[in-house]
Order: sequence, then C-alpha cells, then structure tokens
Amino acid sequence: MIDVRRLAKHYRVHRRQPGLGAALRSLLHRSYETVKAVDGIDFHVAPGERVGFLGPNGAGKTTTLKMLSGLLHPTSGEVRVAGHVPRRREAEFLKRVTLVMGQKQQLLWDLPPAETFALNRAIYDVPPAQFEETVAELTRLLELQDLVGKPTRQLSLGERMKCELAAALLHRPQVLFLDEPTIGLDVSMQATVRGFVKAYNERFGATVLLTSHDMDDVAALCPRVIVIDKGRIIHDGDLRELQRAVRPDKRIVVRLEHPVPAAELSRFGAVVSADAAQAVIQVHAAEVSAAVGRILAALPVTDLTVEDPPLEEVMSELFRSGRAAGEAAR
Ligand SMILES: Nc1ncnc2c1ncn2[C@@H]1O[C@H](COP(=O)(O)OP(=O)(O)OP(=O)(O)O)[C@@H](O)[C@H]1O
Repeated sequence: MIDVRRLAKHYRVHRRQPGLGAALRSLLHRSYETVKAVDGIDFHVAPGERVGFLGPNGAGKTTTLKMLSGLLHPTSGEVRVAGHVPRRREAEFLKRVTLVMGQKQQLLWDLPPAETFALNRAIYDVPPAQFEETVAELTRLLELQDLVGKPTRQLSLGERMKCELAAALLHRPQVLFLDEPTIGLDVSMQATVRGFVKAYNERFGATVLLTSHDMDDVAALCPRVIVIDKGRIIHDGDLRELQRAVRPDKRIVVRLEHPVPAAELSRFGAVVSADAAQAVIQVHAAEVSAAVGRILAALPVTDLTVEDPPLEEVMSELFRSGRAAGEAAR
C-alpha cells in the first residue's frame, strides 16, 4: 500500500551569525546550508497494517508524511501510495488518503463542524447516501451528536480533534497518515481517539501510519514501528521484538505488607524504586521466574506483577544508541 525507495528531502537554508554586522554582511553575501531532513529511506507498508513512525524531534517524520501525502516534493527517490505518485495529487489519490495533523486544523473556525463535513462531501464527491451513512457511523463511534452543530471555535481541544478526525475520514480513505493525533488531549480523550483509529482500521481495513511522541499511542496501536533519526531509518520491525532487543529486562512490582530496607530488596535485582508499600525490582528477563520465587519466599508480598520496562525508556535508549552508532560511522 505504501512503497518508499531511497526517499530524500533536502532543504536549502540560509544561515547567518547573530548580530547587526552579520545581518548587513548577509545582505551582500548569503551563505546556505543543506539540511538533510530525510536522507534516503526505504520501507514498505502492507494494506491494513498499523505502523508507528517514530523518532526524536527533528528526525524527519513530518517531512516524510508530507511527502507521502503529496504536500511536499521529494528531492529524490520514489514513493507510491495506493498505486499513486503522491506529488501528482491526482483526484483518485486524494480520495484514498488522508493526513491528520494534531497541530493543524481543517475545520472552518466560525462554522459548525457539520458545515465542514458538507464541504468535504462536495470536495471528495461522496455520494449522498454514503455520506449520510458515514456521518452517522462516525457520529456514533466518536460521540459527536452534541458537537457537530456548535461553531468550531466554541469546542474544546478534544472535541475539536474528534470532529477533525471525522472530517478527515468522511470520504472513507484507505490510507491514514496521522501526525500526533492525540497531542494536547486529556487521557480519556486520548483513549477515545486511539480506540477510534483502531476501530476504523479494523472496520475498513485501512492502512495507518502514525507519528507520536506519546508511547501509549504506539503501544495501543502499532504492532510494528519504523524508527527514524536524522533522516535515516535506524529500526524497522515488530515493537515487542524491539523492546526485548533493546531492553532485555523485566520489572517485578511487589506490593509489601510492611516496609523492607532497600539493602534487603537489592539482593533480588536492581531496585528501580521503593517506598513503604511498593518496590520495583529490575532483573534480566531470563532470571524472572527464579527472582519471583526468591522474592515470594523472602519478602512480605501482598501482590506481585511482572512488567516490561516503559516504552519511553526503550525508545530513548534506541535513539541514544542510534546516535552513537551514527557518530562512530562518521
Ligand atoms: N521548511 C523547512 N525548511 C528548512 N528546514 C526544515 C523545514 N521543515 C523542516 N525542516 C528541518 O528538517 C528536519 C526534519 O523536520 P521534521 O519536521 O520532519 O521533523 P519531525 O521528526 O517531524 O520532528 P518533531 O518530532 O519535532 O515534529 C529538522 O531539522 C527541521 O528543522
């Protein structure tokens, strides 16, 4: 569904030193620098997949999504989405994809979302019966009934985001590019948006490529992740395997009947945190069952769970090691 080969986007940016002298000099002699926002990436996404496109700030994620949706022309390389070359922006292509940016809005500010929906129906030439059916379905899934008649400017951020999603999906696109779709939303609204994206993917077999700095989005939605840093792909594969490869340790969370000194806890592994009622002890995955047995035998345990390390830690470790490898190669 998405095919990307040796894709690159280089920006030519004007650079100058700070200060008035430098400003005057730059009028006569401008110096430019090339920023390799995307630096020759390859990947393939099959129909119906949900893939996280992750990376630190400035890694090249938004630039890539813009090229995939045809908003930016690549400097070089090839892209095909649903069989189309995105930069041609053919009507058939536009009907099959959508780009939702958490930081930008397409809803008309002074009018109710229902008006934007009607406008999109005309733009995408959606047959009236299908439009009615899709609006009804999205209204139910996203609980929009009380929102679509109010002027957009009166909606809260989360309410607006739900309507944004509906507006972006009215033409039932097969490919969803989602750029930080839950940014700024409270936890319950985040959960609503995640649940909705998953339901849409399952209901219509749609392909989803999602960027997010919120690892809960990624854990909930993306069995596969592509990780990009400084314009290059540093990982592409199964999220759970990535977790195991980068952080082959587990966390044993024990609730305690009474406080246990840290020195005593450290006999079982590395103590991540400990207070009067609960301790978190980290051990290598291969040693979990032995450690659990010893903990249950020795400590006043009222409850015990085994967890993976937080995904945030896995990702920051991956970014760090990716950078170190990149620097060593230079
Ligand atoms: N129009 C532009 N002109 C020049 N440089 C740009 C332009 N847009 C992006 N860049 C640069 O390209 C690089 C990649 O930017 P991009 O927005 O794709 O990153 P990102 O991974 O989406 O980051 P974030 O997580 O912060 O949104 C950055 O170094 C950015 O400064």
